[in-house]
Amino acid sequence: MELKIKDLYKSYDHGKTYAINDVSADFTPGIYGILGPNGAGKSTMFGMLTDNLRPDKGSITADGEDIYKMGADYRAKIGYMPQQQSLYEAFTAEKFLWYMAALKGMNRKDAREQIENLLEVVNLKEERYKKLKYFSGGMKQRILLAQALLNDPEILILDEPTAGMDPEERIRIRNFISGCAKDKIVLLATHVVADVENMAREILLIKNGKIVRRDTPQKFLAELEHKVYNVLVTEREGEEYQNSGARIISVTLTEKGHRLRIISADALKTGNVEEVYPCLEDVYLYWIDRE
Ligand SMILES: Nc1ncnc2c1ncn2[C@@H]1O[C@H](COP(=O)(O)OP(=O)(O)OP(=O)(O)O)[C@@H](O)[C@H]1O
Repeated sequence: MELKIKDLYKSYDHGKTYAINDVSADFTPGIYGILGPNGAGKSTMFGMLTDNLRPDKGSITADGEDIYKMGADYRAKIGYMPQQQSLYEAFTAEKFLWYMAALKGMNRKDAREQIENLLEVVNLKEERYKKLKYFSGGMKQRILLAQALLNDPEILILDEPTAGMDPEERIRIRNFISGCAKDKIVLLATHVVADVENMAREILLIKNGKIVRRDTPQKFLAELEHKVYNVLVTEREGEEYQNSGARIISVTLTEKGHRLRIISADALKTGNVEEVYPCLEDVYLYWIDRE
């Protein structure tokens, strides 16, 4: 499967501002992390990719065919996990999956098999008869992921899958996602860098409706090698760094003073300087602040 977005535009105010502004990208099976701040345009792009919104201009094709012309044939190939919304609160987990399977037009035999399998995969077998209104945030995310996977989609679209989860649940759901992503195009939008740190084949940085950059995590990290430092400074030295326009990624208060994490092309001289290996959070902040 090849999914291709070409010259895509979408505005909500008749062309005054574009939530998606001239975006082109293509995807083959693998996990793609789509990172961007609030309002960058991630949900709008997903709206168009799931046939819930129509672009003002541009095209989206799946194996060369226009997805809007394919209609139901295209929708049968996708699984969509939206940002957490009010679910069908009075439904039990199992009933919700049956309902979603019916909406997806699945036959009873396939639905039964998939529901059993997915309740197991997302670790909700024991909660199958529990009403969704009693689910925690993390359990709701897991059942939403399960419904997205019901039709064994070729394209899986996940909008902030770890929102509202505690750290343990985040790890669990990341593992589910990387486990079920085989042979699928997985587009995962998040502003939590750790969500995609270890599993994304490529990262797309999106801001103000545009793809700012797209590359493999390895390439992004290599570019920042020998440019990231931890510097232990006094308060006054810390101010000097701030005033010098250095790119400070974080400030931590330690017993020995302020520890700054700084990205700099030049070697640093002030304070107790230690070069460190970059992480994807550095990459994200570096690129998102820069544009
Ligand atoms: N229905 C709408 N009507 C008007 N403007 C909208 C609508 N939906 C989104 N926008 C605007 O379009 C831009 C992109 O929003 P979008 O929700 O796609 O971003 P996002 O990256 O998904 O953000 P978040 O991470 O907060 O969900 C924002 O400026 C937003 O205010």
